[in-house]
Amino acid sequence: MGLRQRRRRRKLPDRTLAKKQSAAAAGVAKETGAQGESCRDVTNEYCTRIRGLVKELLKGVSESLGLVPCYLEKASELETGLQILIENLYPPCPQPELVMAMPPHSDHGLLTVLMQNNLGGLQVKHNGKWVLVNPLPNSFLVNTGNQLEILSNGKYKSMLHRAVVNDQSSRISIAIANGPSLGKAIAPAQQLVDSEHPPAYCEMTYREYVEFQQRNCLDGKSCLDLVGLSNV
Ligand SMILES: O=C(O)CCC(=O)C(=O)O
Ligand SMILES: [Fe+2]
Repeated sequence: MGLRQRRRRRKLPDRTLAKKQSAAAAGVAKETGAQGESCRDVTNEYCTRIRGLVKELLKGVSESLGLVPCYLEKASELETGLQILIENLYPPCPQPELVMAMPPHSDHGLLTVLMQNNLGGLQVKHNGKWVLVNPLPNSFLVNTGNQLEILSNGKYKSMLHRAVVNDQSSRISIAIANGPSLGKAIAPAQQLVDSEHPPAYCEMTYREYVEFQQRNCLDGKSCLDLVGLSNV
C-alpha cells in the first residue's frame, strides 16, 4: 500500500466523520436556533403579559392609596419600565441548614411576580422572624419592591425576603422584577405627603437608586434604610 493510498484511507473516515459532525452540528445549530427563537418569543410574550398584570395590580394599589387608578403606572412610566427576568435553580443540598440559597434582600422595583415549582423555599421577614411562604398551586406570588414603598411614602412596605434549600428536590423559581423607567425620578406621591406624613424618602431616578444599591453592601438590610430621609 502506497503512502498516498494510506493517506487517503486514513483521510476517508476522517472526512466522513467530519462531514457527519458538521451535519450534526448544523442540525443542532438549526434546532438550537429554532428553540432559541421560540424561547425568545415565549419570554417576550411572558414579560409583556406580566407587565399587563402589573399594570392592573398597580391600579388597585393606587386606588387603595386614595390615588387615581393610573397614578402609579404614570408616575413610574411603567410602559417603558425596567423588567428583569431572574431564573433561579436551587438543587437539593444534603446539609440545607448550612446553606443560604439567596441571601436576605428586598427587590428594588415596584412589584416582582414570582412563579415557582410548588416547593417552598421563599421566606419573608415578619415581626422579626423568618416565615416560610407556602406556595399555592397555579398561582403567582407578588413581592412589593422599594420603588412602591417610596411612591406610597412608606404605606406599602417592601419585605425583606430570602430563599432556602431543601435536601429532597430541586426548586425552581422564575421572577420578573418590574420597575419604573430608569430615567424617571421617583418620590413619594404629593397626595400622600402632609404635615403629619412628611416625605420619608428623597427623590432620585430609578437608575440612581439601582446604582446606589449595587454599590452598597447591604448585609441583609434594605437599600431604603440608606436613602430614607431620616438617614440623609
Ligand atoms: O427563589 C425565590 O423564591 C426568591 C427569588 C428572589 O427573591 C429574587 O429573585 O429576587
Ligand atoms: Fe427577591
